Amino acid sequence: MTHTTLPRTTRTTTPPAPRTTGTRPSPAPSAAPPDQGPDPLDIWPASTVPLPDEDLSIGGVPLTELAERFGTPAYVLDEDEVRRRCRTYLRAFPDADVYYAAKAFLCRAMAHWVAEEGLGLDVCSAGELELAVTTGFPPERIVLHGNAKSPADLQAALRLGVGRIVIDSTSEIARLAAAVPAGSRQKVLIRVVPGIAAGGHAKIRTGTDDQKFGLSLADGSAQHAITRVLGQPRLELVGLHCHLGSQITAVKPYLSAVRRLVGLLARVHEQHGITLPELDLGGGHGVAYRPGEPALDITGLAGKIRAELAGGCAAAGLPVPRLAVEPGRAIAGPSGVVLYRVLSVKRTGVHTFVAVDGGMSDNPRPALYGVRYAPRLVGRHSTVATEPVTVVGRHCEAGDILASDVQLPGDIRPGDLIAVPVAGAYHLSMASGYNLVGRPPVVAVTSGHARLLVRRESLADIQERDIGL
Ligand SMILES: Cc1ncc(COP(=O)(O)O)c(C=O)c1O
Ligand SMILES: N[C@@H](CCCC[NH3+])C(=O)O
Repeated sequence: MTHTTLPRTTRTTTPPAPRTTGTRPSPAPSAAPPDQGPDPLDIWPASTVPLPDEDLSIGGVPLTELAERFGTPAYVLDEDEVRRRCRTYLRAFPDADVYYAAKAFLCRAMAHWVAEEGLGLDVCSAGELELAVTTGFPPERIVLHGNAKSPADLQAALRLGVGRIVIDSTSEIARLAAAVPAGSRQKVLIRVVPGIAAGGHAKIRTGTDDQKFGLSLADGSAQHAITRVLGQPRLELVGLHCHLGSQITAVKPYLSAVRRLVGLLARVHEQHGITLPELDLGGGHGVAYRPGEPALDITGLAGKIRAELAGGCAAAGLPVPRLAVEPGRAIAGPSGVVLYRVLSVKRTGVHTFVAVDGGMSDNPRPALYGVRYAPRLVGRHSTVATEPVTVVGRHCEAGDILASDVQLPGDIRPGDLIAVPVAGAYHLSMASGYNLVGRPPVVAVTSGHARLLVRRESLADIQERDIGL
C-alpha cells in the first residue's frame, strides 16, 4: 500500500517573524506589571501593539480605524498570525501531514493561506469542500470527515478527488464503495473511538464510547469495520483515525490514544497480515481564552507523540506509520479578534449588563459551553476604576451572554468599542441567523493594511432568500 505525502511546494522555508514582534513597548502601557499576573496581551496576536488612548493595532492597523471603516460587529483576522501558526505546526511535525480543520473557520482567503503554507485541509461537508477546491485548494490534500455524510458530500468528494475519506460508521462503508467509480479506488481511514475522555467540555469530547462519532475499540465495532473495508475492492484502507475532542490542554490523552491505536494496528497486522501506513490523531489542541489559562504546547506535544509512537511500534514489531494531525482552533482561534460597539449599559443593583451589537448569533460558545472571554475597552482611556460587568448580546434571550464577570472601567458607556481576543475559531463558523441581524464581516489585516474577506450579511441578503408567500 502506498501513501502520499502532502506536497509543500509553495511553502517558504524560513518563516518570517511576525511583523511587529519586538515592537511592543516594554513595559507596554496597558500590560500588567509582572507581580500582577500574566500580560493581558499574551493571548492576542503577536503583532498586537498598544497605541495611545487604549487603542491597539493588529497587523499594523488600529482597531478603532477598523471599526470606523468596516463597522461593528466585525471579525478581524491577522493573516501573519494564521501563517505563523501553520508554520509552527509544520516545524513541530516535520514528518507528518498537518490538515487545518476548516470547521474552526473557513473562507476563501483562509483556504488560500493554508494551502500556500503547505497544510492539508479537513472538511466535513460538500460546502466546505467546494469552497476550498473552487479556491484552488488541491483536492488530494483534503480529508473528508462526517458522522453522517450525505450522498451529496460523498459525491462531491469522489468527483473532486479528495485524498482521504474517514469512515465514521459501518453503514457508510458499502454506500461509499458503491459510489466509487469502477476502475478506481478511494483511500480511506477508519475513525476509531479509543475510550478516552478529554476535552474542554462534555459536549466536545469525542474519544469516549457512547457518543455519535466513530467506531468503538471496546465493543469491536472498529475491528468489524476494518474487516468490512478490507472486503471492498474499491476502498483502500490506508490507516486509522482518532479525534479525542476539542480544547484539550494535556498531552497525556494523546499518548494514551497512540498506545491504543498502535495496539489496534498490531491486531490488524496479526489478523489480516497488512501494515497500515497512516495514523491520524485528529485535532483538539487547546488554547488560552484568558490570560494565564493553559494552552497545549505544540512542539512538546509533537515530541512526545513521536517518542510514544516510535516506542510502541518498535515493541509491536511494526514500522512507524506516517502521522497526521488536524488542528483547527489552535490555528484560527488566537488569530482572530472581534469588535463590538456598546449599545446600552444597565445596572440592576446586582449586575451591570453591558450590551453590545453582536451576541450569541456570532458567538454561541459561552451559551453552549460556558466559555469565558477577556473583553477589553479600546480607543478610550478611562481613569475610572474597573468593576465587574457582564457583557451581553442583543438577542432575545437572557442567556445571550458573551462574557460574564469581567472587569471593565466603571464608566463604560454606549458608543464605547469593545474588542474580544481569541475569536477566530468556532464563532463565525457556528454563527446563526437568529433575530435576522445578519452575520458580521471578516477583515484581514497584514503589514499595515486591512481588506475585506467576507462582507457583512445585509438585510437584502436575508430578504433575497425568502421567496415570499
Ligand atoms: C475530526 C476532527 N478533526 C479536527 C477537529 C479540530 O479540532 P480543534 O479545532 O479542536 O483542533 C475536529 C473538531 O473538533 C474534528 O471533529
Ligand atoms: N465548536 C466547539 C468545538 C467543537 C469542535 C468541532 N469538532 C467549540 O467552539 O469549542
